[in-house]
Amino acid sequence: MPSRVSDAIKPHRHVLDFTSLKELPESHAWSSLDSPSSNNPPTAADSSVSESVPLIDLDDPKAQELVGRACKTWGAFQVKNHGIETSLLDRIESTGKSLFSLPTHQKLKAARAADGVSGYGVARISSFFSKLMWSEGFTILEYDKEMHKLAGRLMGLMLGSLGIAQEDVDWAGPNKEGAAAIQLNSYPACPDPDRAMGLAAHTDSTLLTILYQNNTSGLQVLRDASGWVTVPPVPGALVVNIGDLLHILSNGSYPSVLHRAVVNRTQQRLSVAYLYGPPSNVKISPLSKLLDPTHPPLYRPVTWTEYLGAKAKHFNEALSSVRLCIARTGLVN
Ligand SMILES: C=C1C[C@]23C[C@@]1(O)CC[C@H]2[C@@]12CCC[C@@](C)(C(=O)O1)[C@H]2[C@@H]3C(=O)O
Ligand SMILES: O=C(O)CCC(=O)C(=O)O
Ligand SMILES: [Fe+2]
Repeated sequence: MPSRVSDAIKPHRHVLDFTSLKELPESHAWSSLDSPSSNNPPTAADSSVSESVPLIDLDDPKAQELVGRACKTWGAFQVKNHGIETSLLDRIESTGKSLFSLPTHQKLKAARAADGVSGYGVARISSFFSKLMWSEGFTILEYDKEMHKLAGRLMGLMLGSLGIAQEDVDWAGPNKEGAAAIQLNSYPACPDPDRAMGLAAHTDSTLLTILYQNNTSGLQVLRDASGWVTVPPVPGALVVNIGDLLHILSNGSYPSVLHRAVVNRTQQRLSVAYLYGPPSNVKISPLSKLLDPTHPPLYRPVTWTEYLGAKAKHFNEALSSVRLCIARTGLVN
């Protein structure tokens, strides 16, 4: 077992053997000075908010309307009666736990290549920050039938709430192939949680993300009027986040949600994100039915792959990087 911090950090990949540390290494200690202003670490004041993201019963006849309202006002909601068996979620959780509890040298055998998408490592967004995050992750490119079905159903509700039939969007109809990645996140118990950041504030590049969190809270979403709001784990429920591609598709009506994960002193937290996007060759642009002379398109067409490139370059400015400027004389890019 490593006795010093320098032994615990694998220098080439910044991967930490978290279990061996009794105090927070400087490399992982966040302060408002070394984080971008919108990414300040959690403060005690943030958790005093009483409002919570909506919990929607997908069997409710009003589900579509409730989803539409939640997309407009929160950019996130939780769903129950979603059709995913609890046993599948339990299996994902225990597989995740076993993977993360492997010795570091074994996990590193599956290390994500510098330019790769899948594999084990620190959060991809780490390069945008001078401090490291208190988490580790596995990204798996996988098509899972059950989650794919739920993602398609949620897309149908979201499009329906915008007045658009799912069948009218070529690539989004039933039985069409969306693309997806699964991200397993582990946030080990942390000796100094107030100075550490599990996963820094970001939006997902997806259409939507379906997140399973174990019974330990840590996910927070930013709500303008209330600041950071904790999304409490609800047994059996799944969290749905609006991603940047739905923001573009809805021409900004359904804004992507800024969210982050904070850590705690006593319990490991595990989350599994199902990151759902369009087929890779499809250009996403504002839906034509939502446009008219008073509502011009705000974003240029972009594929998911192109957008991930923009995200890797501009991080949280990626959306602005594909935004069209509206000049007095018309639209210019
Ligand atoms: C499909 C993807 C979305 C993602 C980048 C990735 O290629 C695989 C990992 C995803 C993830 C999960 C944690 C947060 C996030 C910002 C990151 O760094 O990796 C997202 C990426 C994203 O949505 O941009
Ligand atoms: O762990 C969490 O609650 C958030 C994970 C997340 O935002 C992601 O994987 O994109
Ligand atoms: Fe996320």
